[in-house]
Amino acid sequence: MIAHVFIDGAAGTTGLEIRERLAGRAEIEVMVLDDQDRKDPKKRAQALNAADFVILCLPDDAAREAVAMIENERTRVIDASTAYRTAADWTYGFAELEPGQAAAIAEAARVSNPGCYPTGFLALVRPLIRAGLIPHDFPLSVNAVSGYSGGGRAMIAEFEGDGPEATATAFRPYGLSLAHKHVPEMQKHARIEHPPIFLPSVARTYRGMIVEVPLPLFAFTRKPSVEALENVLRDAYRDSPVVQVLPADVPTVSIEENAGTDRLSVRVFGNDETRQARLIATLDNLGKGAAGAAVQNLNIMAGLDPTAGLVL
Ligand SMILES: NC(=O)C1=CN([C@@H]2O[C@H](COP(=O)(O)OP(=O)(O)OC[C@H]3O[C@@H](n4cnc5c(N)ncnc54)[C@H](OP(=O)(O)O)[C@@H]3O)[C@@H](O)[C@H]2O)C=CC1
Ligand SMILES: CC(=O)N[C@@H](CCC(=O)OP(=O)(O)O)C(=O)O
Repeated sequence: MIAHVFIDGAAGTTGLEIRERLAGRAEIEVMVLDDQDRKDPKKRAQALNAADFVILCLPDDAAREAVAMIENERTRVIDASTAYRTAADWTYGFAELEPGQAAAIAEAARVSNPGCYPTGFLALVRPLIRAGLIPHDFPLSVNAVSGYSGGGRAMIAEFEGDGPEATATAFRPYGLSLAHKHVPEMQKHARIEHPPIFLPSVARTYRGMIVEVPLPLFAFTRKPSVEALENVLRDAYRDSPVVQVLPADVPTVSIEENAGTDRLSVRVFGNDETRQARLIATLDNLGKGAAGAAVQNLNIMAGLDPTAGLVL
């Protein structure tokens, strides 16, 4: 059976990446609206209700509007925006996050695709919290740097254009009011008591990201070793073709490591004498951070090979 998939927002940064991954797949027929119709509410409503699956690659408000336009029970939704990532009646589309999460995604009618930063953060900490190595009430922090495509078309224009919006910066921290939209999502799905302190930044590179969590293990009740942390993460991702735990035997880690792929790599650096650890994830904000995860979720929901079309 062929799955009919409508991509709403197909001309945007994430939409284009999803189209690339779905191109040439015999089991999927992709529907997109052409340039003159893509913002026409009637045409969108028609397509949204004709599809078996819709993937929303839109700003939050337009995503909410699209969901409200769906009037039938059959159309299933994957939303790439922030709109529903903490909504109780949506399934969180991070297949590797919990045992049973992929099975929940397979059955779900509404799936919210994780944010790019939460993907790195949750991959690093959730198995350790579940295993009790990081206490639920520990005040975590997360440092991260993203390529500028993470800010969509507007930020790409800022870094690549020469108009009044253009910037010449190589690197800049942001989210300085400590109220970034990803924080509630991180807290909810990590299942922790306090919002993490989130320190995002953007660098002059198109795609890719590094997400880090520093851990003062000496301050934890169980004072786990660095090896114990790595073992828990290895066990959590043992069967995953997408998330890999790599040995921490490299002197440095680059933002380009997984750029252009749908992989997510995790490493546990640390010092057992000082009982300090530094968890580092690398991924592509447009790969596992957006389009790769959306395609993985679509595969799972449609009962197809979960990794079909992914760049691994
Ligand atoms: N970029 C990234 O790394 C990631 C992005 N996301 C999320 O994915 C979603 C899309 O982001 P991204 O692709 O970066 O953004 P872009 O700005 O690149 O693309 C958004 C697209 O949606 C279109 N659009 C806006 N309003 C409407 C509307 N009312 N009806 C139909 N189309 C509309 C825009 O058209 P126009 O430009 O003409 O207004 C544009 O083509 C966002 O919610 C973002 O948060 C998630 C993870 C990572
Ligand atoms: C560099 C940059 O600006 N990044 C975006 C996040 C991109 C992303 O993945 O988040 P959403 O899916 O929630 O949009 C930001 O910090 O808002």
